[in-house]
Amino acid sequence: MSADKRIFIALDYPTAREAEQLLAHWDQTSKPAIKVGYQLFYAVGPRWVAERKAEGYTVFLDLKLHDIPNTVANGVESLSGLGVDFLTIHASGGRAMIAAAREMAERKSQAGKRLRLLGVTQLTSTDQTMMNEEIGIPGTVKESVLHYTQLAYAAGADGVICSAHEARDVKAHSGSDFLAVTPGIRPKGVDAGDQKRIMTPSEAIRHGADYLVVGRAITAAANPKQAYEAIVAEINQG
Ligand SMILES: O=C(O)c1cc(=O)[nH]c(=O)n1[C@@H]1O[C@H](COP(=O)(O)O)[C@@H](O)[C@H]1O
Repeated sequence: MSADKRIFIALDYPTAREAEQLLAHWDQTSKPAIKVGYQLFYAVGPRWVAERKAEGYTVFLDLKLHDIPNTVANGVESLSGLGVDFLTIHASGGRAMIAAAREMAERKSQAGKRLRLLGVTQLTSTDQTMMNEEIGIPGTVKESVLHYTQLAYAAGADGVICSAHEARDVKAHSGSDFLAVTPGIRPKGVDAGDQKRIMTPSEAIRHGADYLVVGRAITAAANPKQAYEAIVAEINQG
């Protein structure tokens, strides 16, 4: 897979106009893969997302579903109609919830194409102290991520969201096609901000990440296209 196909730009913007301004840096033949999270989705709604799919973007919808199995399956039913490529659900929702999401995604597949489900494990803004003392999960972050990985894999998810620090072990504890998708990406010199488990783009790929999610390192850069291309070049060199 070419380096640019492995990067999802997190379009964390409050309006369609700002998201479209970012996308206008690319021409029609070199569209980047995009991630749409709460901020943009709640502001622009599903139609904007369906329009980007119709234009040919690879779209990762990051709505982190987490509820009883029936409710999550119903959410997947509605979202499947958008034709998006990936959707996040919380692995901590449990086996029945993940399995219900998978079953609905299969039922709603169109022309052999199914929405792929990524289980969120431990957020990249979580460190061990926070996980142990605030969330109340004992052990190391890696142990918890691998526990959720095995749960998500067995229940029918297509991959997990983890930090690059766990990507190699995630791959070793699941199937060869099971995806490790890693946010918390920080090129050298970029501020970590609220992220705790970070890695540079080339290190993340070396550690086994299939896809990188990159937000502010691109969207807050003075020249976002240049920042994106520097990440592509770093991956190609690394
Ligand atoms: O599900 C996600 O995409 C996600 C999971 C996670 O554990 N950590 C995480 O940062 N994200 C998302 O990845 C993006 C990271 O943004 P930056 O920190 O700006 O690169 C944001 O859109 C987050 O919502």
